Amino acid sequence: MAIICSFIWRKYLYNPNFAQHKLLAAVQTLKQLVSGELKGIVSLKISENLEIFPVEIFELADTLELLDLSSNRLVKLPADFGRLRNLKIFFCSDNLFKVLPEVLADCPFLDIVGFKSNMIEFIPSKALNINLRWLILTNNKLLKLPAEIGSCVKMQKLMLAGNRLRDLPKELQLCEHLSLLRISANELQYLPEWLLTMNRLAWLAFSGNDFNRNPIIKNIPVINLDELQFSDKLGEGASGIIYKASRIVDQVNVAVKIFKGDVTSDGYPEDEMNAYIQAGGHFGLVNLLGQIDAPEQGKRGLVMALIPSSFYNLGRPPSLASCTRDVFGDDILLSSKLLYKIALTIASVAEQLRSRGIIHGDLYAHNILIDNEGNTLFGDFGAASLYDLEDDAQTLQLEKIEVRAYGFLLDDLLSICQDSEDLLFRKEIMKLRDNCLSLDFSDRPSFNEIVMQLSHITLFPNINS
Ligand SMILES: Nc1ncnc2c1ncn2[C@@H]1O[C@H](COP(=O)(O)OP(=O)(O)OP(=O)(O)O)[C@@H](O)[C@H]1O
Repeated sequence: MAIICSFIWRKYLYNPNFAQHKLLAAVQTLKQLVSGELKGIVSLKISENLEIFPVEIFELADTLELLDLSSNRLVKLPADFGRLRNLKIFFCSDNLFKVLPEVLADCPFLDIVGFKSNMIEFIPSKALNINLRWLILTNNKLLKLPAEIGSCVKMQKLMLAGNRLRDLPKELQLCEHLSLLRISANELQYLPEWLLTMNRLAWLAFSGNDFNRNPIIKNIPVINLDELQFSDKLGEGASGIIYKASRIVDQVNVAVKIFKGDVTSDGYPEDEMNAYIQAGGHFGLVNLLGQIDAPEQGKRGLVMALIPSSFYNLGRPPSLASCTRDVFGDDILLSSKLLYKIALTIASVAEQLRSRGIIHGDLYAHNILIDNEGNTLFGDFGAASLYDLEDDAQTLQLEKIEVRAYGFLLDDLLSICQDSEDLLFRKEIMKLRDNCLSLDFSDRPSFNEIVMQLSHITLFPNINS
């Protein structure tokens, strides 16, 4: 059993084609742990309302690399936690911690730590393991981020949405590999200028702070719940549940997203609604038909066109190994023509968002749906933030940050496009990718320039055919 688990875990950790949720699906029991039957295991997940850290876990120290103690009632870790010397990943979400444990720094290989939805008010500077590359502290009560965050120079992904931060320490700039930052749903007074000059940042969410709290935008039709006939559940995201429904007046089938109301790892649902409404119509966006505003029933939502079943996700969310980069199954292969259509559509949507003062914040292949013709829909406004277009300097920097995310998308598209024809086209796209990813902001084109450059590529005969 232990050998099988060990094999499965390694397969998931090191094969970027496997998303993390598959890895985390296996749950073991305290009984199994205490009986010794888990000896040699690499990954352990126990969720049984534990109030005390089970000391038997130390017997797994020779092999244990992933420990998930989420959804328990823990308030502290043992002082000798560092005995888990092979631990790389520790999840402890939905517990009762008030302080981020200092002992996290004692595990020499620990680089992914998640304490989502605890009650953490304080991070002792010693708790920040300098190896961290992915830290999740979403939905806590943090008032302050210690200056020592700057020692975490390997940090790539920092999730701080849903706290009470009023400012950010300027030492965060020292985390020069920071690529993805979530600071939505806090109490920030302003967006620091230095943050927007961090040249590896590509995915940034900052909606719902004191400096940019926005009421719900109401310039689309309000549709009452009794105007719709609900049928199947179509899916569920972090922020809401999507149902299929039929408009009673004309029997047109639509999709309705009913928001759950809680803060997500990307921010508040109302900011997602606002960004989607503000985005307006575009052939690369799912058409928004109206909003549900039924506070007396505790329901807020959006009514959208129903996405045809011929569409599928272009990519899958990052794995534990890939951290900030999407992963792709072996089943997805693009022709140059499809690559071109996707790249142009997304650049065109991103340009429209920019012109309306929106940074999407999550420009990823896993948020893009395509069909076999290359028709492309860009979705998920969960991490989107609105900004003030009158602030020219900020507008420019925010666009350049999103352009870097677009550069990674081009890189992904190239990796799944093995067309050996159209080498000239491929070279052009590679050049565009490199400019979008440049660490020198001034090399990065604007989305408008990207659209123009791509439009010129249509001169190549094979692409237009
Ligand atoms: N307009 C639509 N038509 C048909 N199905 C939809 C529509 N919108 C969403 N869905 C379905 O609902 C699922 C959840 O969508 P949603 O946009 O809430 O979340 P997500 O972007 O997939 O996830 P998350 O927000 O957690 O990143 C989708 O994966 C899709 O299957």
